[in-house]
Amino acid sequence: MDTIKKSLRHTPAMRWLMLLLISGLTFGTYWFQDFFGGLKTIMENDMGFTSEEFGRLIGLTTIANMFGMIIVGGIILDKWGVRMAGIVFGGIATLGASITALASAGFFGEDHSTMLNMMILGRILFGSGLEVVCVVATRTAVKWFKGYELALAMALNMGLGRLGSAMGIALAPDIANGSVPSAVTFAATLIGIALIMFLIYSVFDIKLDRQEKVEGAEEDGEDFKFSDLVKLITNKSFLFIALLCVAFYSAVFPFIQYAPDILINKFEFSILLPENGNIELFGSTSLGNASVFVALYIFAIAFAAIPKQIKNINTRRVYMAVIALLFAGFLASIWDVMGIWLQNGSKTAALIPLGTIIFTPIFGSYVDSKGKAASLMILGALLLIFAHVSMSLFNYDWLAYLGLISLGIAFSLVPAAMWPSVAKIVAENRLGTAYASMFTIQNWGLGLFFWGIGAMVDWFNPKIVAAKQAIADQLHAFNLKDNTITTIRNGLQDIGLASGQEREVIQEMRFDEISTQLAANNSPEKVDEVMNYLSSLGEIPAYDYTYPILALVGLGVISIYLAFQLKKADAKQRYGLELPSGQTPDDE
Ligand SMILES: NCCCC[C@H](N)C(=O)NCC(=O)O
Repeated sequence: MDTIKKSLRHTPAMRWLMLLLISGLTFGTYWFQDFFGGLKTIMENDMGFTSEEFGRLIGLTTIANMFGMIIVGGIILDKWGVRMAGIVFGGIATLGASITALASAGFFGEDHSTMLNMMILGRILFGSGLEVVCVVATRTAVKWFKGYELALAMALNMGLGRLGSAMGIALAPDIANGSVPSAVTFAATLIGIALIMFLIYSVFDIKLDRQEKVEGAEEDGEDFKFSDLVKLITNKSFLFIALLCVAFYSAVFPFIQYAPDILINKFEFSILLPENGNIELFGSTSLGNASVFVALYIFAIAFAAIPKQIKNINTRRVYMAVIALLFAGFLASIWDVMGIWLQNGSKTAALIPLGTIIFTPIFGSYVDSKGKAASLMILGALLLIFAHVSMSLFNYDWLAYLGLISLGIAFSLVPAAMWPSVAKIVAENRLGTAYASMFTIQNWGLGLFFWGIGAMVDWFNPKIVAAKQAIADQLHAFNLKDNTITTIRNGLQDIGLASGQEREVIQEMRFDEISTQLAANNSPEKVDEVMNYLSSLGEIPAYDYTYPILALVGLGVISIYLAFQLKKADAKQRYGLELPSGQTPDDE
């Protein structure tokens, strides 16, 4: 007993400190993965990106993982342990993020193709580290928390990842303030800070390894084996759940990346927040807006993950009542601002990953106690179809909100049912191989749809793409800082009078009205500001997203088919996916 007390991980404060140090990588990499979603419009206006180029940048992030990086990372993780794997893959992600940031600032050259290609190179490197780093964080949590609050630690770590996604999407436009490199540099710095936190963690990890050797404890880990892979893919239930993972996540992650742009173009949500939509903290609106997300994360964890730790029912009730009161007070204090946020593209889109922080642990508990995992995956696929149909075929704001809520629930439901089901289908010593192969094929789907949606937007909107580019090019040629509103007005009129595709789209511009309003708007100095202003007047036409989102409906239909097949296969193979945790069909 004395020996156990001496090990670092047996001290609660130490465990939570370690979780904080390692979760930085989850938070930072999820932020960097998703924050470009909030910048798409600025990237088009300021850097001349097309939607296809935006999609290529995001899609190619997955390429190393498509070709086995997760498997290689898993083998390295098994051989070198969490410390070395975290430093190496965290280092690769940091290097990649830094190259992307430098490229966006024109460090490697200011012409469009150099910037784009170097940003892509950076993202490929970043993507090479991304998935392995997430596995490292999970494994490290297991190392410190096994026998203690492991489920809570995992929920907090995963929740911090989702918080990173949400904050990245929501705050990137505030941080960029019309200049993409600022937001990219900020996101890259976050991963750099996370890597430093992981280096600090490594010192404690060395100490723990020394102490645990004394105790004779061993790190658990399942090596990747190709022989296991062959056995897995001949198992029908595994095959269906792996394909469901590809189809489902390909309909969710890429959608989230484009969600701000969809809300802006299709439902006329705002690109930037008006002044009264910001929350100020210590004189900074970015800090103030960020604090709302941190507070929502804390409430989500307080509602969904902490109550399970309170054994006494009365204490739990009092705890829930106090949290509910505090939450009501918090909501009341930000009510007006929330109304404005729910009309803003990136702030609203960010609520999808944020919502999962509260719903995933709740659905997880349901699956544990009641089972029905296969049926819940069918329900999740149905909600996915409803979400995408409501946002592709219809144009009502209220339906879009309902669609977003359905998507948030599906995005909580399916992971909560899917990942524990894999553990029922696959023997424990093959779980590492199972997750690595599932994430590998998942990256094929993600790469295809990240890129494909952008390509489809350009494909279905050729005139709008041409018109937007003509206006942005003209505004860039003006050098706005030294220019007068009259020059802008004349320039815009020139485009309006031009022949070609763009003329058909922008010939209706109300030039005099625009110039008067721009002048009243303190003569904006940035192309992005003028473009946003023209968009808000309805002068710049919006992309039609109907077909790109309909492609995601197709993925929903495939998901529902696979979920039914999974349920059928499970009934034959008797893994007990419909039963509560710990029960098998033989117990009945
Ligand atoms: N945006 C981070 C990429 C990690 C994704 C990972 N392959 C995954 O699917 N995790 C499960 C989840 O529900 O996020």
